[in-house]
Amino acid sequence: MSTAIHMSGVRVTYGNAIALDDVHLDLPMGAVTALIGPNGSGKSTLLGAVSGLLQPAAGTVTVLGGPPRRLGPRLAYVPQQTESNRLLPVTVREVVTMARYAHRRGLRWLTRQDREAVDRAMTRMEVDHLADRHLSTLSGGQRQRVLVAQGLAQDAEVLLLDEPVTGLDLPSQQLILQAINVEKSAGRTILLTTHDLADAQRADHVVLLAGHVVAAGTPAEVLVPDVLREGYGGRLVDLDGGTLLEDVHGHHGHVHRYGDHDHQH
Ligand SMILES: Nc1ncnc2c1ncn2[C@@H]1O[C@H](COP(=O)(O)OP(=O)(O)OP(=O)(O)O)[C@@H](O)[C@H]1O
Repeated sequence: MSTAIHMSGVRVTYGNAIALDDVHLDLPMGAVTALIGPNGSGKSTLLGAVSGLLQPAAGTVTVLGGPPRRLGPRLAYVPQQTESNRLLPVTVREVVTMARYAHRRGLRWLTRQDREAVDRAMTRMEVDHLADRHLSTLSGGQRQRVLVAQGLAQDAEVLLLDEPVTGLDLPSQQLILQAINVEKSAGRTILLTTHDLADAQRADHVVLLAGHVVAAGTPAEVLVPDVLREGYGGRLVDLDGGTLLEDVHGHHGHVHRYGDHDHQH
Protein backbone atom coordinates (compact mmCIF):
# COMPACT_ATOMS: atom_id res chain seq x y z
CA MET A 1 0.00 0.00 0.00
CA SER A 2 1.42 3.40 -0.87
CA THR A 3 2.08 6.09 1.68
CA ALA A 4 -0.12 9.18 1.97
CA ILE A 5 1.45 10.76 5.02
CA HIS A 6 5.11 10.37 5.90
CA MET A 7 6.79 11.67 9.05
CA SER A 8 10.38 11.18 10.00
CA GLY A 9 12.13 12.39 13.13
CA VAL A 10 9.34 14.87 13.80
CA ARG A 11 9.50 16.99 16.93
CA VAL A 12 6.87 19.61 17.71
CA THR A 13 7.37 22.08 20.55
CA TYR A 14 5.30 24.76 22.24
CA GLY A 15 7.90 27.15 23.65
CA ASN A 16 10.22 24.97 25.71
CA ALA A 17 7.78 22.09 25.99
CA ILE A 18 8.15 19.14 23.66
CA ALA A 19 4.69 17.88 22.69
CA LEU A 20 5.85 15.26 20.19
CA ASP A 21 9.27 13.81 19.65
CA ASP A 22 11.00 11.43 17.29
CA VAL A 23 7.87 10.59 15.31
CA HIS A 24 8.45 8.24 12.39
CA LEU A 25 5.27 7.20 10.61
CA ASP A 26 4.07 6.06 7.22
CA LEU A 27 0.30 6.21 6.94
CA PRO A 28 -1.36 4.30 4.11
CA MET A 29 -3.18 5.94 1.20
CA GLY A 30 -6.91 5.29 0.79
CA ALA A 31 -7.25 3.98 4.33
CA VAL A 32 -8.54 5.10 7.71
CA THR A 33 -5.93 5.67 10.41
CA ALA A 34 -7.03 6.21 14.01
CA LEU A 35 -4.79 8.15 16.38
CA ILE A 36 -5.28 7.20 20.00
CA GLY A 37 -3.55 8.05 23.26
CA PRO A 38 -4.19 9.72 26.59
CA ASN A 39 -5.09 13.40 27.01
CA GLY A 40 -2.09 15.53 26.14
CA SER A 41 -0.35 12.72 24.25
CA GLY A 42 0.03 14.84 21.11
CA LYS A 43 -2.85 13.70 18.90
CA SER A 44 -4.07 17.19 17.96
CA THR A 45 -0.47 18.33 17.69
CA LEU A 46 0.23 15.58 15.16
CA LEU A 47 -2.80 16.65 13.09
CA GLY A 48 -1.50 20.23 13.30
CA ALA A 49 1.85 19.14 11.89
CA VAL A 50 0.22 17.12 9.09
CA SER A 51 -2.07 20.04 8.18
CA GLY A 52 0.86 22.44 8.01
CA LEU A 53 -0.59 24.66 10.72
CA LEU A 54 2.23 23.69 13.07
CA GLN A 55 5.80 23.83 11.88
CA PRO A 56 7.91 21.00 13.35
CA ALA A 57 11.02 22.03 15.28
CA ALA A 58 12.79 19.05 13.70
CA GLY A 59 12.14 16.34 11.14
CA THR A 60 10.06 16.26 7.99
CA VAL A 61 6.39 15.80 7.16
CA THR A 62 5.23 15.00 3.66
CA VAL A 63 1.65 14.60 2.54
CA LEU A 64 0.99 13.07 -0.88
CA GLY A 65 4.67 13.51 -1.60
CA GLY A 66 4.92 17.22 -0.84
CA PRO A 67 5.08 19.64 2.06
CA PRO A 68 1.68 20.05 3.76
CA ARG A 69 1.48 23.83 3.30
CA ARG A 70 1.44 23.65 -0.46
CA LEU A 71 -1.44 21.20 -0.57
CA GLY A 72 -4.35 23.60 -0.31
CA PRO A 73 -7.48 21.91 -1.61
CA ARG A 74 -5.94 18.43 -1.47
CA LEU A 75 -6.05 18.41 2.32
CA ALA A 76 -9.01 19.18 4.58
CA TYR A 77 -8.65 19.66 8.31
CA VAL A 78 -11.61 19.55 10.70
CA PRO A 79 -10.42 20.87 14.06
CA GLN A 80 -11.72 19.93 17.46
CA GLN A 81 -14.57 22.14 18.61
CA THR A 82 -13.33 25.13 20.54
CA GLU A 83 -14.76 28.25 22.11
CA SER A 84 -13.44 30.32 19.23
CA ASN A 85 -15.15 28.39 16.44
CA ARG A 86 -18.30 28.33 18.54
CA LEU A 87 -18.37 32.10 18.66
CA LEU A 88 -17.66 32.78 14.99
CA PRO A 89 -20.31 35.27 13.86
CA VAL A 90 -21.20 33.38 10.70
CA THR A 91 -24.03 31.20 9.48
CA VAL A 92 -23.88 27.47 8.86
CA ARG A 93 -23.96 27.95 5.08
CA GLU A 94 -21.14 30.50 5.29
CA VAL A 95 -18.98 28.14 7.34
CA VAL A 96 -19.43 25.27 4.89
CA THR A 97 -18.94 27.63 1.94
CA MET A 98 -15.56 28.75 3.33
CA ALA A 99 -14.30 25.29 2.41
CA ARG A 100 -14.64 26.13 -1.27
CA TYR A 101 -12.48 29.23 -1.11
CA ALA A 102 -9.52 26.84 -0.83
CA HIS A 103 -10.38 25.89 -4.44
CA ARG A 104 -10.78 29.43 -5.73
CA ARG A 105 -7.11 30.38 -5.88
CA GLY A 106 -7.84 34.08 -5.90
CA LEU A 107 -11.03 33.93 -7.92
CA ARG A 108 -13.73 35.86 -6.22
CA TRP A 109 -16.94 34.16 -7.18
CA LEU A 110 -18.02 30.65 -6.40
CA THR A 111 -19.06 28.50 -9.33
CA ARG A 112 -22.14 26.32 -9.57
CA GLN A 113 -19.86 23.38 -8.88
CA ASP A 114 -18.79 25.01 -5.60
CA ARG A 115 -22.37 25.67 -4.57
CA GLU A 116 -23.29 22.07 -5.38
CA ALA A 117 -20.41 20.76 -3.26
CA VAL A 118 -21.60 22.93 -0.35
CA ASP A 119 -25.21 21.75 -0.71
CA ARG A 120 -24.12 18.13 -0.99
CA ALA A 121 -21.98 18.29 2.15
CA MET A 122 -24.76 20.00 4.12
CA THR A 123 -27.24 17.34 3.04
CA ARG A 124 -24.84 14.53 3.94
CA MET A 125 -24.42 15.94 7.46
CA GLU A 126 -28.17 16.74 7.70
CA VAL A 127 -27.64 20.40 8.46
CA ASP A 128 -29.61 21.86 5.52
CA HIS A 129 -32.39 23.05 7.79
CA LEU A 130 -29.84 24.96 9.88
CA ALA A 131 -28.32 26.80 6.89
CA ASP A 132 -29.22 30.31 8.01
CA ARG A 133 -28.56 29.81 11.71
CA HIS A 134 -25.51 31.32 13.34
CA LEU A 135 -22.93 28.83 14.56
CA SER A 136 -23.23 30.23 18.08
CA THR A 137 -26.92 29.22 18.25
CA LEU A 138 -26.31 25.52 17.54
CA SER A 139 -25.94 22.63 19.94
CA GLY A 140 -22.51 21.03 20.23
CA GLY A 141 -23.54 18.05 18.12
CA GLN A 142 -25.07 20.22 15.39
CA ARG A 143 -21.95 22.37 15.29
CA GLN A 144 -19.76 19.29 14.98
CA ARG A 145 -21.80 18.11 11.97
CA VAL A 146 -21.34 21.55 10.40
CA LEU A 147 -17.56 21.38 10.85
CA VAL A 148 -17.47 17.92 9.28
CA ALA A 149 -19.65 19.23 6.41
CA GLN A 150 -17.07 21.96 5.88
CA GLY A 151 -14.34 19.30 5.66
CA LEU A 152 -16.38 17.16 3.23
CA ALA A 153 -17.19 20.17 1.02
CA GLN A 154 -13.51 20.50 0.20
CA ASP A 155 -13.52 17.19 -1.70
CA ALA A 156 -9.94 16.77 -0.50
CA GLU A 157 -7.80 13.69 -1.02
CA VAL A 158 -6.69 13.72 2.62
CA LEU A 159 -9.17 14.35 5.43
CA LEU A 160 -7.96 15.10 8.96
CA LEU A 161 -10.63 14.87 11.68
CA ASP A 162 -9.91 15.82 15.29
CA GLU A 163 -12.29 13.89 17.56
CA PRO A 164 -15.12 13.93 15.00
CA VAL A 165 -17.57 11.86 17.05
CA THR A 166 -16.75 12.90 20.60
CA GLY A 167 -19.83 13.95 22.55
CA LEU A 168 -22.29 13.17 19.76
CA ASP A 169 -25.51 11.22 20.03
CA LEU A 170 -25.66 7.84 18.31
CA PRO A 171 -27.39 8.96 15.05
CA SER A 172 -24.89 11.82 14.63
CA GLN A 173 -21.99 9.45 15.28
CA GLN A 174 -23.38 7.04 12.69
CA LEU A 175 -23.79 9.84 10.17
CA ILE A 176 -20.15 10.82 10.52
CA LEU A 177 -18.84 7.24 10.59
CA GLN A 178 -20.88 6.54 7.46
CA ALA A 179 -19.40 9.60 5.75
CA ILE A 180 -15.92 8.32 6.65
CA ASN A 181 -16.83 5.00 4.98
CA VAL A 182 -17.96 6.78 1.84
CA GLU A 183 -14.79 8.89 1.70
CA LYS A 184 -12.67 5.79 2.15
CA SER A 185 -14.57 3.97 -0.61
CA ALA A 186 -13.83 6.95 -2.85
CA GLY A 187 -10.12 6.35 -2.24
CA ARG A 188 -9.59 9.18 0.22
CA THR A 189 -7.09 8.98 3.06
CA ILE A 190 -8.54 9.65 6.50
CA LEU A 191 -6.65 10.41 9.70
CA LEU A 192 -8.82 10.83 12.80
CA THR A 193 -8.28 11.10 16.52
CA THR A 194 -10.51 9.30 18.99
CA HIS A 195 -10.79 8.25 22.60
CA ASP A 196 -13.11 5.43 21.65
CA LEU A 197 -11.24 2.19 21.14
CA ALA A 198 -14.22 0.73 19.28
CA ASP A 199 -13.76 3.48 16.66
CA ALA A 200 -10.06 2.66 16.53
CA GLN A 201 -10.94 -1.01 16.04
CA ARG A 202 -12.85 -0.10 12.86
CA ALA A 203 -9.84 1.66 11.37
CA ASP A 204 -7.37 0.01 9.01
CA HIS A 205 -4.40 1.35 10.90
CA VAL A 206 -3.95 2.52 14.50
CA VAL A 207 -1.27 4.76 15.98
CA LEU A 208 -0.91 4.96 19.76
CA LEU A 209 0.77 8.15 20.97
CA ALA A 210 2.22 9.19 24.31
CA GLY A 211 4.38 12.17 23.30
CA HIS A 212 6.02 9.74 20.89
CA VAL A 213 4.77 6.76 18.88
CA VAL A 214 4.21 3.88 21.29
CA ALA A 215 2.89 1.57 18.58
CA ALA A 216 1.60 1.69 15.02
CA GLY A 217 0.00 -1.12 13.08
CA THR A 218 -3.26 -2.94 12.52
CA PRO A 219 -5.96 -2.77 15.24
CA ALA A 220 -5.11 -6.37 16.12
CA GLU A 221 -1.49 -5.41 16.73
CA VAL A 222 -2.06 -2.18 18.65
CA LEU A 223 -5.30 -2.75 20.57
CA VAL A 224 -3.95 -5.38 22.89
CA PRO A 225 -3.55 -5.08 26.67
CA ASP A 226 0.24 -4.91 26.82
CA VAL A 227 0.53 -2.20 24.19
CA LEU A 228 -2.39 -0.18 25.57
CA ARG A 229 -0.94 -0.41 29.05
CA GLU A 230 2.32 0.97 27.74
CA GLY A 231 0.56 3.91 26.09
CA TYR A 232 -1.85 4.75 28.88
CA GLY A 233 0.48 3.87 31.74
CA GLY A 234 -0.75 2.70 35.11
CA ARG A 235 -3.97 4.66 34.67
CA LEU A 236 -5.58 1.93 32.63
CA VAL A 237 -7.43 -0.52 34.80
CA ASP A 238 -9.65 -3.50 34.23
CA LEU A 239 -7.82 -4.87 31.25
CA ASP A 240 -7.30 -8.19 32.92
CA GLY A 241 -11.02 -8.41 33.58
CA GLY A 242 -11.36 -8.13 29.83
CA THR A 243 -14.28 -5.71 29.84
CA LEU A 244 -12.54 -2.97 27.89
CA LEU A 245 -11.40 -5.20 25.08
CA GLU A 246 -14.68 -7.11 25.10
CA ASP A 247 -16.32 -3.81 24.20
CA VAL A 248 -13.78 -3.24 21.49
CA HIS A 249 -14.12 -6.62 19.88
CA GLY A 250 -17.87 -6.88 20.27
CA HIS A 251 -19.76 -9.56 22.12
CA HIS A 252 -19.55 -12.07 19.30
CA GLY A 253 -15.92 -11.47 18.51
CA HIS A 254 -16.86 -10.04 15.11
CA VAL A 255 -14.79 -7.04 14.16
CA HIS A 256 -16.49 -4.34 12.10
CA ARG A 257 -14.36 -2.12 9.94
CA TYR A 258 -14.90 1.22 8.30
CA GLY A 259 -16.10 0.29 4.84
CA ASP A 260 -17.98 -2.82 5.97
CA HIS A 261 -21.45 -2.53 4.56
CA ASP A 262 -23.07 -3.92 7.66
CA HIS A 263 -21.07 -1.90 10.17
CA GLN A 264 -24.12 -0.22 11.63
CA HIS A 265 -26.10 -3.33 12.35
N1 LIG B 1 -1.04 25.96 22.17
C1 LIG B 1 -0.34 25.27 23.08
N2 LIG B 1 0.56 25.87 23.87
C2 LIG B 1 1.28 25.19 24.77
N3 LIG B 1 1.18 23.85 24.96
C3 LIG B 1 0.29 23.19 24.20
C4 LIG B 1 -0.51 23.86 23.22
N4 LIG B 1 -1.30 22.94 22.63
C5 LIG B 1 -1.01 21.77 23.22
N5 LIG B 1 -0.05 21.90 24.15
C6 LIG B 1 0.55 20.84 24.97
O1 LIG B 1 1.07 19.84 24.10
C7 LIG B 1 0.79 18.53 24.59
C8 LIG B 1 -0.02 17.75 23.52
O2 LIG B 1 -1.30 18.35 23.39
P1 LIG B 1 -2.36 17.84 22.33
O3 LIG B 1 -3.49 18.82 22.33
O4 LIG B 1 -1.68 17.56 21.05
O5 LIG B 1 -2.80 16.47 22.99
P2 LIG B 1 -4.04 15.51 22.63
O6 LIG B 1 -3.50 14.13 22.60
O7 LIG B 1 -4.73 16.00 21.41
O8 LIG B 1 -4.93 15.71 23.92
P3 LIG B 1 -6.55 15.52 24.18
O9 LIG B 1 -6.81 14.05 24.17
O10 LIG B 1 -6.69 16.09 25.54
O11 LIG B 1 -7.27 16.29 23.11
C9 LIG B 1 0.05 18.72 25.90
O12 LIG B 1 1.00 18.62 26.93
C10 LIG B 1 -0.49 20.12 25.82
O13 LIG B 1 -0.58 20.71 27.10
